[in-house]
Amino acid sequence: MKLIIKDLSKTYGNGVKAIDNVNIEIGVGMFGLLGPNGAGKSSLMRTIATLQSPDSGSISFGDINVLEDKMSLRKVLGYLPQTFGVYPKMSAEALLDYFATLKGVKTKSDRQTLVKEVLEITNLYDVRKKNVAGYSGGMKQRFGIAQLLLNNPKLIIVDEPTAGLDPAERHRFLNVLREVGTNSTVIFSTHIVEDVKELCNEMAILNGGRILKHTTPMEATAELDGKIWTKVIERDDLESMEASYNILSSNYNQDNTLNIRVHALEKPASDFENAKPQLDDVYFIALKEGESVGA
Ligand SMILES: Nc1ncnc2c1ncn2[C@@H]1O[C@H](COP(=O)(O)OP(=O)(O)OP(=O)(O)O)[C@@H](O)[C@H]1O
Repeated sequence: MKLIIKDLSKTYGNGVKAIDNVNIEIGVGMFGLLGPNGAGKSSLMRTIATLQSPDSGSISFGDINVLEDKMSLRKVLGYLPQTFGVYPKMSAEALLDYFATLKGVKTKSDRQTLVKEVLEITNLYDVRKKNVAGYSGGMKQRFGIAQLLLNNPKLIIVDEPTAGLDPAERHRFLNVLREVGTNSTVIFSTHIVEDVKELCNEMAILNGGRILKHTTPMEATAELDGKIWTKVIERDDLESMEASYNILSSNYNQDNTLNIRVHALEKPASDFENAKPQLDDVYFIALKEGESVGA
């Protein structure tokens, strides 16, 4: 089932245009929505999840007209918001059983099968007897996924799930999403380029409420082949280099020099070396180009 968004816009009462004429089509698989804080990711996701209305535009998912038939979309939707509520002192197993009852799974044995299945997918089976309130951040996020899987959603929206997770928990979480994303449409927002690189077969870069680029990680890095250059400079030279070159990023070396990455169609000067393009380069170029168009 395809999600199709057409001419979608939203301006909040305070005048902030959080969604600015977004047009995009998203198919089955893992879709990464990448953008800095305030880019409009949550606004777009809440709108797709029917939690807020846009000013204009349309959204369809398969044959569901999302904005006109919210209930039909909600039946096939699993949504994990950026901040989740406080959980009662109940074990994961008991809480999932309770949610399954609310979702209309009537017999105890059906619930047991379902709850076991979602606990296994999210790697929480071994800790199913522990109180969710005492779970770590990563475990709570995985519990959020377990909960949304109860009604076998076709469209899963996960808003910045890895923010604040330590590397091991982040890794576990991404593995869970990877598994979930094989037969449904999963839209996942993040400001961490690495998340998208590890997980997504398709991605969009969003800023200022606009889609700056819609691509695949492989295609986007291949496009930059032969166009990314590096050089080691003294840190005091950064400002003057910035005036001459399109610097995408600069990283400190241990000796206090900087490694700069420059975007240029041809070798900028004889002391630059060609570098293998990375997804970070794609991201920084899109943001820079977006700024100059938006200015
Ligand atoms: N309810 C609201 N009322 C007014 N302005 C809002 C509201 N929600 C978000 N905004 C503003 O809209 C813009 C987009 O915010 P949004 O939360 O959608 O971005 P985001 O990419 O999810 O950022 P973050 O990662 O910080 O959550 C920001 O400038 C934000 O301050």
